[in-house]
Amino acid sequence: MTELATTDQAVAAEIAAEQAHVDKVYAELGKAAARVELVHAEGMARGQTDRRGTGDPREEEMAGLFERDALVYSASKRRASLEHQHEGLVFGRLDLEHEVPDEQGATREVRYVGRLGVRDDDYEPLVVDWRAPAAAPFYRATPVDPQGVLRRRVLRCQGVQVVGVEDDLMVAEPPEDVVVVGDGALLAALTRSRGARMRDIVATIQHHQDEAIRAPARGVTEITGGPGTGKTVVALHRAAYLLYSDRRRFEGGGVLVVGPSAAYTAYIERVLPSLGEDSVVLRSLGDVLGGITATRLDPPAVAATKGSLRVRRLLARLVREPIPDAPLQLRTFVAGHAIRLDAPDLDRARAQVLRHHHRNAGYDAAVEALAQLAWAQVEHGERDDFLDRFRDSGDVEAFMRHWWRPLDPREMLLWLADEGLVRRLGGLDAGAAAGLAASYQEALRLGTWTVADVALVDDLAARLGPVVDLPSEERGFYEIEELDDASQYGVSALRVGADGGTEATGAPGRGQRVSADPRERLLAGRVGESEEYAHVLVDEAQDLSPMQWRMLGRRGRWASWTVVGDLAQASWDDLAEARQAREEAFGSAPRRAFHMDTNYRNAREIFDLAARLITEHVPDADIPQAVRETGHEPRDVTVWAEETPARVAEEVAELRALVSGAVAVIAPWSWHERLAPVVAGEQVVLVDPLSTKGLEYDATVVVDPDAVVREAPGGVRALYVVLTRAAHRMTVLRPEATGVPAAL
Ligand SMILES: Nc1ncnc2c1ncn2[C@@H]1O[C@H](COP(=O)(O)OP(=O)(O)OP(=O)(O)O)[C@@H](O)[C@H]1O
Repeated sequence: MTELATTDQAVAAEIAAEQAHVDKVYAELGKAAARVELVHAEGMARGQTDRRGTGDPREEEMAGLFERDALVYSASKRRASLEHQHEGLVFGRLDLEHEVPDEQGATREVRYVGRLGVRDDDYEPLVVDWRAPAAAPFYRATPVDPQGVLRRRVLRCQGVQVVGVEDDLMVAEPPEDVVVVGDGALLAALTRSRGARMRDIVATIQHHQDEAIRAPARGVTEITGGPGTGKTVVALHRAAYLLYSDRRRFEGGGVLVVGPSAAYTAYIERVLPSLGEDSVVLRSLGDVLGGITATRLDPPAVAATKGSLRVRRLLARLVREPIPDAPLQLRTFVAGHAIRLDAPDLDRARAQVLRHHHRNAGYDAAVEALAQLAWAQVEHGERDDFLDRFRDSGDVEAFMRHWWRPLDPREMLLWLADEGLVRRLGGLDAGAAAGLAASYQEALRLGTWTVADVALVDDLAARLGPVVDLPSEERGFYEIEELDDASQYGVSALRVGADGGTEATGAPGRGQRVSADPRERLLAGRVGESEEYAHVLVDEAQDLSPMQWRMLGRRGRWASWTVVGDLAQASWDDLAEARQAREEAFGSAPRRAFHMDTNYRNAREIFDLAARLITEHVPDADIPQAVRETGHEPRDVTVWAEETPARVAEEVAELRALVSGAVAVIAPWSWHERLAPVVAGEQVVLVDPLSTKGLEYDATVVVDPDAVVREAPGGVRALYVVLTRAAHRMTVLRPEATGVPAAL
């Protein structure tokens, strides 16, 4: 018999032994699903018994059984989704040697580790949840510090089938019955194709990653490291760990995960469900605030204006502005006296109210301020009687409905389409003011918001207070009369909504229909209130603008934080200002930092090219060690500009033949129209540089690196991001007309 055959046989025997255990686990889950119905019914009956207070001696026993089966039942429900992803429920095994024998006198123990914990009828663990303390040695044991582990084994499963095992030995001289097979699980995991979605790494979490995952919840946990070092995946496992370790606090209080783009949230969305957690809220920066969803990006200069704290001063002044189409004068008769309040009076009243009230909460105070000003004109007769009559006046109420109507923060932001107003508000230089106004003219043309707008809407929402409809019973004869005559105040677009409430100018009803009118689309639905969370996890944190930090700060006032980033990949330029806003968001909470220094994504050959580029421009960049070599250098080719689309098609075809999994063509926007027709097919995507943040592919074709540097925010750092997306193969195409960047 050949040595190989012997090895094959040995592997087959090991797989068969593991299969027997895995079968037992699934059988237990199957039994539980049937049994739980029964136990549930008994549990209900027990609840009734409890209420009668009979003190049935079997109750405690029943409770234990019920809780166990309820757990196993929820596990069995998750089984379907786990199988669907072809990821095994059981993925690890530890063979331990204890110094102290157990009750039966045994020193050896076999412990299985899985995505969730399962026990048998005797309450003996068949599988330990990967987050339980008993599973920690699976991630922490090393040959230097084996923690009682003889052998760590990773089981590779497809659904219920064990298809392979990979062992790591922790002791130099294992007992004879401890067979060792495979080349190590990590390398096997890194070599396989990536696909379009991120997978969990629960079977191969490394020691230093485990430390970050299991770090205490309190305060701020920062995870830094270069590209591909597992920051994102570690942070997601940490979220799963926190939910496990203190479910009441984190499931009840909520965990918010924020990433840069919708593509990013789609990319990571499977990781937590595959770990059995589906209560986490995933949001991109463009949809943190309910009622507004943005994917469009501003040109870099405008994004810089909108993201900077300078814009706060402008917004603070904006909320004090009169409504552009509001009446400029109140003329009426109260108690037989002619009252006339002109623009300066109205301005004074508004300023006075806003000193003490959010604008949307200031209606009553505003009536009061006007009443006082009106009384100052009269000063004759019974004061209290006059004030009462003023408050009850139909004319005043009709006036108020235009002059102090509830304001939607999105509507207010659109006022900035008026460049004159932006300049008057001050705080920006002429170029920035023009850029800001132009961006809202563009929004009104397209009917879509930009990602940077969301933080501004959130800021205005906090300043304005929630939009509260005026109570419908207050709408009466006078309002209808005044609505007929609204033109006297220059009010053109006020109207009564389908639900009877008076709506903001141009806003559609609550039906959320998609309107053909861009302005209506911008104002569709309602802006949600800021929700608070118990834990906020921020990925690609280096890219957040100060205004975005403030937006997240409002959601994490009482939260603990996990913050993930790499400064060398930043596209936000004013890092000092961002750091200040970030510190304000965290407050005085204690900090703890973890640094990741191994690149698990890129083949060394690919990462070397990217590292050369970034160290030339950012000498102190955080450069990790790539662990894997493929022997294939990235291709770096100069092509004629007009031939580029055809060359892209060829390169894609070649890469698809070489790798299985996802291929991306990463090109600046200026190329997309020309490339779209040639980039087609399953598992091939055309993406712009910014949208690749946080993502990875099996292979990439990078088009026109010079244009990436020129056009993308962050310049050379954006190119560094682009060059570190490929796991296995990469081709760089440089259209001739653009020249060659010296750094590559
Ligand atoms: N212990 C591990 N076992 C298997 N795969 C791993 C491990 N750690 C990281 N990886 C893989 O390495 C790749 C990169 O991880 P991830 O995207 O989390 O890195 P990152 O540091 O967030 O990268 P970037 O900053 O470039 O966005 C992913 O495919 C991830 O699954």
